[in-house]
Amino acid sequence: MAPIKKEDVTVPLDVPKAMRETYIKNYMEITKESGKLMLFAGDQKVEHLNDDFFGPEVPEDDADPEHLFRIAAQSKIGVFATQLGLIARYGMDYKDIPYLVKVNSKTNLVETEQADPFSNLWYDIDQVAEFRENSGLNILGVGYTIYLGSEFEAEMLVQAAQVVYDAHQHGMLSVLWIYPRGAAVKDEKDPHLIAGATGVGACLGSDFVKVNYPKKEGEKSAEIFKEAVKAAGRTKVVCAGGSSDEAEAFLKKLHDQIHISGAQGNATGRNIHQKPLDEAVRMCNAVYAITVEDASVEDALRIYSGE
Ligand SMILES: O=P(O)(O)OC[C@H]1O[C@](O)(COP(=O)(O)O)[C@@H](O)[C@@H]1O
Repeated sequence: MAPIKKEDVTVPLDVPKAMRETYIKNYMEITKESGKLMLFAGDQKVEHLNDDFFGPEVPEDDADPEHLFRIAAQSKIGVFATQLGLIARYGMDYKDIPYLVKVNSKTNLVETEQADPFSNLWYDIDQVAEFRENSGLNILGVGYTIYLGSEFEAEMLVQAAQVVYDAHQHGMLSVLWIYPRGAAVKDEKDPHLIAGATGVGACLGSDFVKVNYPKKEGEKSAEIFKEAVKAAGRTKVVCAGGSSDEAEAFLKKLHDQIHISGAQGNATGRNIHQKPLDEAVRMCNAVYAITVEDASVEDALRIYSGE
């Protein structure tokens, strides 16, 4: 895959003139000059509490939050996404990781106890920029989750709009996680609804929008996902990884998302970190190879098996 050039980066017009170069530099860096995003998702310690990190199916390495930083430091990634507090606690030992600060989060208890989720803002973007300055860490962007269809949708849309706008004021990139969810949502994985979600991401001006892979009885997900990629227009679509799957099936799905549906990257968490360190690093590199290096599923499997 030919690397993209600085001139290929479309800078949105809410980026101030003085910040255009920073935005372009961050864009080139986060996509490793491929235009595609390999996002290693490590925000689940809040999103799923300790469910993803401890249990009979989860290797011991994953019980320690530092596992996420070890993987991010030793693997090829575009960016590692997690909460600011965790980055502040470990960043001094992991200065070379490219970071994305997830500025809102909520636990999965919220969904069990109430049908309509609300994920409130933890930090405003000026604080993230201040943290970038004070820590000297390589913070390339910010992330925010919206639950479309929730009775709190209006609040989250306002916060997301501010997050994207303010990130651009500082030359940082934005990734919106957009999940239709709540009492009003009958089928979270409905392809037409997912396409609605990516269109909302476009209207919020986000650089990337991360959605769940659609599912419909009798249809091929890779085909029905095309509607969402089209609806997003200039906002690039990436797909959530989902719960841990068998390696070949997972890598094949990712390859299809990129090469059939037209997705521009991935956002993968559990399929990477729910493995002992060495295997997690190999999986991360395999995911990177498909996303950024245009590798085939076979090549990626060879990377994963350490050949
Ligand atoms: O690859 P994974 O583990 O699904 O992670 C991708 C993303 O999905 C989440 O797990 C949230 O998804 P859900 O709310 O659907 O559980 C995020 O925490 C994470 O960033």
